[in-house]
Amino acid sequence: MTAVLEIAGLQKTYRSRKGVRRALDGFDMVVEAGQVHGFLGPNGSGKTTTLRTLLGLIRPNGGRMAILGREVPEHLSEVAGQVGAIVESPQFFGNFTAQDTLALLAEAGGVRKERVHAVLELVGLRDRAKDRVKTYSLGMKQRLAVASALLKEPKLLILDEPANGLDPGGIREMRSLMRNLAESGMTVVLSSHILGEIQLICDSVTIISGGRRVAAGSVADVLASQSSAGVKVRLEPGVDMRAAVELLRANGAQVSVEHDHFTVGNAGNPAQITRILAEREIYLSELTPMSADLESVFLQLTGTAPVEGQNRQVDQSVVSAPAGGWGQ
Ligand SMILES: Nc1ncnc2c1ncn2[C@@H]1O[C@H](COP(=O)(O)OP(=O)(O)OP(=O)(O)O)[C@@H](O)[C@H]1O
Repeated sequence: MTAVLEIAGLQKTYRSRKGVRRALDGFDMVVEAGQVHGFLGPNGSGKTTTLRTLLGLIRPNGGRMAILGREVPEHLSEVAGQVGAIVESPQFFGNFTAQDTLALLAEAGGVRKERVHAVLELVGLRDRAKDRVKTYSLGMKQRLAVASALLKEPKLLILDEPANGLDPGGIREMRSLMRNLAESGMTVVLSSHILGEIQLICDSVTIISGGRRVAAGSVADVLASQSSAGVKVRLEPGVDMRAAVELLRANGAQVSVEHDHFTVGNAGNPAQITRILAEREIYLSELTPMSADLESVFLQLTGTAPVEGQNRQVDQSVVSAPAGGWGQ
């Protein structure tokens, strides 16, 4: 596979009157050709800063970036024509139709006219192309924004939160649009907070926290590397769950209490749970491995942002809980 996007050791520090803020702290990211790649991270973790830096809108303090094999920002002008991006909500004239809007953008960008019809078809707006934009739903406006980014037939499409504010129908439409684009050979990078969506749409992901990469790889690998670490525990009826939870926590277990059971997030060796509880004559009625979804992996990985200068940046894949790392 070929990398369409490569970022290594990216650094960005914002300086303002309020002080100095390190937004990116040696961030790495690789996106292979033809993938739909999810870029995930909590609020303020550095996603927008990364995308804006990549597009030459912000100057980094260090590190290197390459798009389609060309170093940027030095050679951005050589590849800019092959990159479509929406990193800020685009504003459209409400009284223009989608067709007028795209025709204007095509003319300004030196794109041939026929492309307008092609992109309207691609984003599913052909039937509404002659209606004014002010009559569009948010989802349709988002698709018009994507259409504008597609005018120049980019090889790489970068979208910051494309599903933000959309209703379930709009999200579904955006999902099928992303998949269609990937099937046509385009590489798509999208940031999102909607992790269920990312899990459905994306082939691979990068998770950022505190300006550093904390996980990367195919969605399946990222999930698999976490799935063995968590277990669901149910106690015999009538047994005091609180006492069991306190006991396990005192031994270093990460316990979340649910209504009638609890989960242990870092159960690398589940036998420890049974041993610790049995020593106090507390017995289980259920011990089930939990299959991780992207949301639980994300919480596990980003719950505590890496402390600057202390945590080593995790390189490939995901940190998995060390087997038998607690309670011994
Ligand atoms: N212009 C700026 N001046 C100072 N600090 C900034 C500036 N832009 C961003 N930051 C800070 O840099 C950090 C990273 O912000 P960034 O917007 O890149 O995060 P994000 O992951 O995109 O967050 P969100 O999901 O909330 O958009 C945050 O702590 C933010 O407050």
